[in-house]
Amino acid sequence: MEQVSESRSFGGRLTVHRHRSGKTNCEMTFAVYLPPAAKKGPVPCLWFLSGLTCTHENAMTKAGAQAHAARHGLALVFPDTSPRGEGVANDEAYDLGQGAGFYLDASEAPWSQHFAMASYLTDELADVLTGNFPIDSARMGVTGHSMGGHGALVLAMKNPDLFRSLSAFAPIAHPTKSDWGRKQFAAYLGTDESAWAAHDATLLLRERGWARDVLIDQGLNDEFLDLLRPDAFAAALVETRTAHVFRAQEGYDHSYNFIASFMEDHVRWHADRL
Ligand SMILES: N[C@@H](CCC(=O)N[C@@H](CSC=O)C(=O)NCC(=O)O)C(=O)O
Repeated sequence: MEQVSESRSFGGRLTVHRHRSGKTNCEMTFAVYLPPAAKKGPVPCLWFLSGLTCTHENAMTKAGAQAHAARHGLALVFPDTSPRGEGVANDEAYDLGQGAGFYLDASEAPWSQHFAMASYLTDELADVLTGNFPIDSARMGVTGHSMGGHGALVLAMKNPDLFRSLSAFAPIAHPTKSDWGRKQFAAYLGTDESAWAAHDATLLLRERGWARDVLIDQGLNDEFLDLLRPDAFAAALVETRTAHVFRAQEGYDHSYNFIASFMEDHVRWHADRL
């Protein structure tokens, strides 16, 4: 693993790393923030999964999580949103291909050669983190924004032993009924829609459930509300009697200004549970 950069931040360390992934068959980049408490021993860790068009860098520079993580003694990890590189399949549209991995393992060509973000994160990056950083493997939580909120909800429900706390910012919550989902699932998973349900947070909650609680923030002035379908996920939370805090935030849009405004609450949510 190669260290690309290192910066001091709120008394801790923000580093960027590149490594060869056996799951995505290419070089992957991620960032890690270690709080001052990590100097004394392993700390819990919050993963932040970013949205469409993002790299590891967007949340690292715009979400404002490091100050809160330093205070709560929480490490942060910012993975990339897809495999990347010249030999990696791509599309001209911003919402398919590089920067739009949708946190799943593609089964269809040409995507299946590299697009394996679900197993990259849960089977490979999780081990890279605990093997190379003072991070406690038994105390990890996950959050994310938009496509990354979809990733957080789906990956936590499928891996409750890995991710022990859960929240999301404006997640793509019902992708099988949205143009942020149907197009990508058809490309990555094929046109047989029966394979899609396992990647839809609303359907997965009804099918598999989430035994802990979940925090969701959603801006009411979000320009993508029709694509996100928070209404469907909120209904499923009530139907399945899942413990939750669902906050509809008046006036907030889909941007990192929204995320940064509520990041402190999300970091505290995870710190209290880890
Ligand atoms: N039309 C925009 C869409 C891209 C966009 O808004 N991306 C969001 C995530 S949307 C859901 O996953 C984002 O986080 N952008 C990066 C940022 O730093 O704000 C476009 O063409 O870019």
